Amino acid sequence: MLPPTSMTVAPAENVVITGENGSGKTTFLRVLTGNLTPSAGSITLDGRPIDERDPATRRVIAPLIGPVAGYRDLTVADHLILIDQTWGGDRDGAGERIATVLERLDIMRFGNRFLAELSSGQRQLVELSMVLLRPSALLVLDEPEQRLDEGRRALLGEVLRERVATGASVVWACHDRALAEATATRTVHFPGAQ
Ligand SMILES: Nc1ncnc2c1ncn2[C@@H]1O[C@H](COP(=O)(O)OP(=O)(O)OP(=O)(O)O)[C@@H](O)[C@H]1O
Repeated sequence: MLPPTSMTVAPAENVVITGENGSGKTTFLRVLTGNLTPSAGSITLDGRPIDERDPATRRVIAPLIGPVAGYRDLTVADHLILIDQTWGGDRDGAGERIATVLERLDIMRFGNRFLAELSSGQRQLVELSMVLLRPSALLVLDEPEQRLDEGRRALLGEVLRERVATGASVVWACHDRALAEATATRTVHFPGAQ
């Protein structure tokens, strides 16, 4: 399901994976986050094996791959508080951290909505806010531009560039060539459907 792949990601890299449908991008990202064990080869994080069940892996890598499960009767802000506190945020600062990420994605007005009350693009932005809020050194995103309009895609590019400017890295699959070219520090192309 994966073409032969060898890659090292350094701090402050923004690596975009491109390739046609079925070329193995999602599979690669799942291997990268320790969600899927490769049948051959290995993947390490600072020299240690990657395993999503290992808290050391999860402290570093924040994935957004596939749909995020949510609670029917929790608002967007409730979900974000849950994530913030799970990742050890101090209670007093939670409101400000959550407001910062919601404002950056221009979705402050959705804080009091339930997830089911969002359009698909709005939900995508909310799911992005969830992964951005969480502390991480490596963001792994599967086609985060999907369902976003042109303006929001540009905003996504800016947000990812800002994240990389802090020294964090991003590895993401993207079908939007212009966005990839405007955002990536490196592009890796998967050759064809597997
Ligand atoms: N759960 C699965 N079981 C069996 N085969 C799978 C599974 N998920 C993906 N595949 C196969 O693995 C190959 C790579 O799929 P993958 O989802 O990684 O592609 P992709 O590059 O992310 O595609 P897309 O651009 O459509 O999202 C494809 O041939 C696909 O059919």
